[in-house]
Parts: sequence; C-alpha cells; structure tokens
Amino acid sequence: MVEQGGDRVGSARVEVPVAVVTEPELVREAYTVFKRAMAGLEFGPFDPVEVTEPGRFLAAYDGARIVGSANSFATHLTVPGGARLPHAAVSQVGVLPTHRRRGVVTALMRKQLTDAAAAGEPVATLRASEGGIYGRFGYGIASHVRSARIDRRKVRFAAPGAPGGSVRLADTDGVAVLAPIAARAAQNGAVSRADVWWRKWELRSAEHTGPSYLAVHSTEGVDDGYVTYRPLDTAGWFTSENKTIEVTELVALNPAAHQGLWRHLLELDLVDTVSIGTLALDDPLPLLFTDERAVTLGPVRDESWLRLTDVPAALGARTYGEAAPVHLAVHDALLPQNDGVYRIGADGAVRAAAGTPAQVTVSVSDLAATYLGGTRWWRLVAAGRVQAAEPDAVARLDRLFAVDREPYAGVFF
Ligand SMILES: CC(=O)SCCNC(=O)CCNC(=O)[C@H](O)C(C)(C)COP(=O)(O)OP(=O)(O)OC[C@H]1O[C@@H](n2cnc3c(N)ncnc32)[C@H](O)[C@@H]1OP(=O)(O)O
Repeated sequence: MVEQGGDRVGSARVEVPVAVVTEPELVREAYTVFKRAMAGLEFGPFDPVEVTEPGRFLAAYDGARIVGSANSFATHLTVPGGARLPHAAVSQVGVLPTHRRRGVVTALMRKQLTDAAAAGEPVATLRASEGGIYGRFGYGIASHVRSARIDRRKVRFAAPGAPGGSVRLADTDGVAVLAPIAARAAQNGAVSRADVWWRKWELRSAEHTGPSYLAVHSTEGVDDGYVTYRPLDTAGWFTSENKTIEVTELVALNPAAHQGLWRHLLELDLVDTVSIGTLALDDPLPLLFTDERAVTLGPVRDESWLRLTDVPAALGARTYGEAAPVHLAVHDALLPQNDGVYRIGADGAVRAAAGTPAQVTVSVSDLAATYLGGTRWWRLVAAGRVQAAEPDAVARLDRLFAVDREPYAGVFF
C-alpha cells in the first residue's frame, strides 16, 4: 500500500508516497536508486534481491518512478545487562539527485521508524554517510570506533605467552564456520547479522581476486574467535619495505581468543605492519605490548547511530547502576507516543504518571546517545543539549547509565 507522506518541500508541503517493495523488479529499481544516490560507493555485480529481506525495502515515488529508498534487516541489538532487543539494521537510504530536499527521505524515515515500533523493534541503528542527516529523525551516536596500525618491529608481548587455546588456518572455510561464532558476540552494542548479510559476505568474497586469509581460534575444541585479513599493495610485495596486512574483521568472544588471534597476526613472517579499520574505544590491544607506542590509534569516529523507536520498551529492557531514581522528560517530535516522563532507577525504567515533574529534560536523539552508556550525561548538559532542574540528578543519571564496557557493534551493514 502506498502511503501519503505530506512532508515538506522548501516552505511548501508535498505528498511523498512511500511503499514497501516486494516484487523483484521494484527491489532492483529501489537498489539502483540507492546506488545512484551514493555516487562513488563500490557495489558488487550481485542481484540485490538475493541480499534483501522480503517486506522491508521501502521506496518513495514520484508518479510511477522510484526516487528514494530505505532498507532494513531484522536483527538484534545487545543492550546493557545483556538483553538482545529486536532491532532494525537500517541501510540503503538514498534519494535521486533530481529529487533532493523535497522531503523524500523524511517520508521514508517516518514510515520506517513507525513500522519498526509497530512491529516490536524498539531500536534501530545505522551507519551514517554524513553526520548532519539523521539527528533530525531522532538518531543519536551511541558508539564510537577507531582504527589502529601496529608496527611489528616494536612488538614485544607483555604477557609471557598466549593464555591458551589454539589458532588454525581456515582460509577455505566460510559462513558455516564464521556465522556461529559471530552469532555469539554479546558485548554491549553488538548487532547480530541477518542471513542475507552472510549471503552478501559470500558474494563479496567470491568477487575478491587477491589473496585473503582466515584464522579461527578455539578453546578446548570450541571455536571462539576469528580474524579475516588481506595483504595490501601486493604488486610490489616482494621488495616492499612496508609489507602491510589489513585486518578486515576480528571477532574475539573472550580474552584468550583476542590474544591468540593478535599473536597470530603479529607473528606472521615478512609482515611489517598490521592495520585494522575498526576497534572498540576500550579494546585492550595497546596493552598487549610492553611498548604501547607499537600501536598508532586513528581518530575516534562514530559507529552506531541509534534510534529508540519505542522509548518505554527500550528503557525498560536495559539494566541500570546504583543511584536514587531520576524523573526524565523525553521529547520525540517524530514519534510523539514516546513523549513523556520516565522514572529511571536501579530497579528499572517505567513511564511515570501524567503530570509528574521531571528533573532532567532530553530529546530522543540525545537519549539515544546515552542509551548504551557511550555518552555521559554531564557532557550533554555541559554542551547545553540537556536541561537539568537539579544538578545532582545528572550525576545520578551518569551512575544509572554507567556501563563496564564501551559500546561496540563491530559490524557494518
Ligand atoms: C544508512 C545509510 O544508508 S547512510 C546513506 C545516506 N545516503 C546518502 O548519503 C546518499 C546521498 N544523499 C541522499 O541521497 C540525500 O541527500 C539524503 C538521503 C541524505 C537526504 O534526502 P532528502 O530527500 O534530500 O532529504 P529531505 O528533503 O527529506 O530533508 C530533510 C531535512 O534534512 C536536511 N538534509 C538532507 N540531507 C542532508 C545532509 N546531507 N546534510 C544535512 N542536512 C540534510 C534537509 O535540508 C531537510 O532539512 P529541513 O527539514 O530543515 O528543511
């Protein structure tokens, strides 16, 4: 069914019809719109129908023509305390260059977020192409990451040996080995992977012509981590002074797997540098070495943009630290059913009775930034983004929302 959006074009309002596309030809058309919108992003030659979950691809229309796209995948997000919430992994958002700034993406976001809330997905996350797009739709940055380069010449391990377990070369193993390991990743902020995500992984791997490697760590016969990696600039490899291995992904379910896989990488003969694009902010990698300067960390950048589509369900699903309760007023212009005052305490979060006064007031996007514990409340207050009637309530919120580990999804979709 095509719904009329009624979103804005400059100062005028226009109708932007939006519909779920299920027919293969329409899915392909919507995907082509996304590709055109992204201008320079590389896409494989695969059929988008193969990597799309039925019933989740949205298209915006101008007459009979698709001019905007927004897709998502049914997955789970791990939140503080360990609950795995049904989650929309949002992707492939794009509008044709001829149809920008007419409210097309606004209409798509409105329908996507409304549908997610109605379908029992209280959270959605995405990776943003630009920082200025998604705040207005209630998304906030919930996790950050950074890259790292390790100079092998400086590497001396601080611990005398690997803590146990073994690493095997598994270059020809595929999804059947990797997917069960990745599925057990349960850190704060972890996002599970849809079957179509793995299908895309297979198609992309098949497309890659250069060398690429896979090593799997196991402890007492149970696989508990893997790393995929490739050499860079192989044309001059034999004579290069800086032979570099790029880690495309490292999943470690425990410290033994983390140490074992990094030892495997850093004990590769020939290699001068090992680089990785995405690390959790508190990844213990630098502490593996007697000289922390063996690791050069890259700048911090945003990872998960989070939207709480159902604020009471999302707040009620995570756990909280010890502090006296706070009454928090939440404002959500796009999904006004989330508006209200919530009582947040060590025993959980519930909507307060109408008329309850709030000690702190927050937008739904700034609430999203704090939800996984990646952004402290005092910083939002200091930046003038959150209003506090009682300064002590802010300190209490920081204790309530505190987490042991920095949030980290570790997956791109
Ligand atoms: C998860 C992912 O897929 S990330 C990939 C996102 N896609 C891209 O980056 C592809 C290239 N860009 C595009 O396709 C489009 O420009 C989009 C999707 C970013 C925006 O689509 P549009 O239909 O033009 O947005 P729409 O007209 O609904 O704009 C809504 C508001 O956002 C603002 N806005 C739109 N794009 C941007 C932007 N890139 N940066 C800052 N503000 C923006 C508009 O000015 C408007 O503001 P207003 O309400 O104050 O007037």
